[in-house]
Parts: sequence; C-alpha cells; structure tokens
Amino acid sequence: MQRKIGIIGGSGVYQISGLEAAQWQEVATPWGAASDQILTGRLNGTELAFLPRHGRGHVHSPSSLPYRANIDALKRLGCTDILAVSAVGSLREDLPPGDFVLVDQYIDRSFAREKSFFGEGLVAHVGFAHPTCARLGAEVLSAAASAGVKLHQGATYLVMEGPQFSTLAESRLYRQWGADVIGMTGCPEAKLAREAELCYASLAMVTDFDCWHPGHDAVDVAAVIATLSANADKARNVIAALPAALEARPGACPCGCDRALDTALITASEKRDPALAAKLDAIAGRLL
Ligand SMILES: CSC[C@H]1O[C@H](OP(=O)(O)O)[C@H](O)[C@@H]1O
Ligand SMILES: Nc1ncnc2[nH]cnc12
Repeated sequence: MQRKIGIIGGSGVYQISGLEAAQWQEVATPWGAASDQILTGRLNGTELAFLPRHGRGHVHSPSSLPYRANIDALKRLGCTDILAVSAVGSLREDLPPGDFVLVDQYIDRSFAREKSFFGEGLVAHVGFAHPTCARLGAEVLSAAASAGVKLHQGATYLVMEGPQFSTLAESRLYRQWGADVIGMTGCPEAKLAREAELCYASLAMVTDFDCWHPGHDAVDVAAVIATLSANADKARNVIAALPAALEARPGACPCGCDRALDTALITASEKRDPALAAKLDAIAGRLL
C-alpha cells in the first residue's frame, strides 16, 4: 500500500513549501474542526498532507487543541503515517538548543484533554508500550542523515499541561524521572494516532533548557522563537529528504501500528453505542 505522510507542524512551523499541486483543504470531522485547513500536495513523488498544530497564526493553546479532529482529518485524507514536528525544552546538559531528537517515549502528565476516540458504549485499549513507529523513525533518521542534520535517536518526552512553563521544582523532578525533553503537545496526539492505526514519529527541536540549568535563563517564548527561526531550515530539510528515505516497497507496518485495533476493542457487539460507532467511521471503520 502506497504511503501518504501527514506532517503536523508545531510552534513556528505553520506551513511547508515546495509541494506540487499544493492546495489548502477544509476537512470536516465528527470531532469538530481541525486546527486549520490542511495543505495537501506531492513532495518528490510522495503524497503529503500538512497541518499546522496550533493553526496559522498560532491560535490554539495546547490544552484546547482539537487533537481528535486533527488525527481524524489526516486519517480521513488517507494518511498512513504522521511525522509530528515539535519544539521542546531540554532536560539534559547534552541536548542543547538547536539540536534535534527523535522522541520514542512519553511520560504523559497532561490532564485537561480528551485522550481517546473511544469511551462509553465502545471501549478500546490499544497497546502503547512503544508509542512511536520504529519503521517511520528509522526513515526519519535516514532522512536527517542525508540532509546533514544531527538527530539524537531516542528521547523521553515529558508532556505537561501548560500553558504556563514549569516551576523550577517541577523541572528538577522531571529530570529525576529520567525525562529528556519537555513539551505540551506530544500526548494525546501520539495516543490518538495509535488508536487511528497510524504510524507516528516525533521530530523534536530543542529550543531551550527549560528552567533547571544554572547557566541559562529560564525559558520564555522569545527564546523559543529565536531558536526555532535559527534552525527552521534544518527541520524543512529533513522533511524534504523524507520521501527518498521511505521504504521502496512498503508492506504492512512491521511494528503493527496499522493493526493496533485488532486486539483492542472490548465492548460486546450488541452493547455498542451506534452513535459512537458512526463517529468512528474513519478511525475504526475497518472493524465496526
Ligand atoms: C512556544 S513555546 C510552548 C509551545 O511550544 C511547543 O509547541 P509544539 O509542541 O506544538 O511545537 C510546546 O508544546 C508548547 O505548545
Ligand atoms: N521548556 C518548555 N516547556 C514546555 N514546552 C516547551 N516547548 C518548548 N520549550 C518548552
């Protein structure tokens, strides 16, 4: 099956250029409106769909982002994979601002968000031990290498609720927990992508040392934007190199992302809520 890559652009990444047949499209979903219209087109022969996570002009806050609509809209457009781009704070001395990391684990401390497409009347529990797709991750690593961008492989992303940045005590605590980077959007986005049976990888740009580092000022938006602007080309170059790095003969996902719901649905068929089942047409239609 040919792959179609959804790109979710984070803070500072509100559009991408170089797409052939580029077109901004409105995609309606049963979960409401997505963060913005979605830019579709082809990049070096691969179908792409780009969605700015916070909307053009950065209008949505991490707590009020329409996470479910965003994932549903990308799935509805036929995306098989999602590359999420994010700005993150560093919780480690050896991950300085300007570096990129490939996130592969999350500690989800967010609490004020809808975290599942499923619920009352149609319950599902997907596996999330390995929250990102190893195949897509390897392809992103290879794209970064060919774009000449240093990308650290593997990082644990602490998801905080925000929108305020952390206190010093919190930042120190998260370091003790072994988290490597901190941001506000990684979950539930990755969780919902798994429920939608999409391969998901997270390319994170380190923009600051949060507030724990004695040799650096505590993070503020100006510092984040300054680092993002200085390094935005690197993110663009990784994205541009991704089509050539994709597996030439794609089959089923070797990690099983595309079959995540096979063993997840638990509500008896006769007890299922038909209204919720109808809303899940794009997400779980193949099983309902
Ligand atoms: C602008 S600093 C805080 C903001 O930046 C990150 O956004 P994203 O993950 O979409 O790149 C962080 O999660 C906060 O939403
Ligand atoms: N220090 C930080 N904390 C939370 N989200 C961030 N995004 C970028 N830097 C961040």
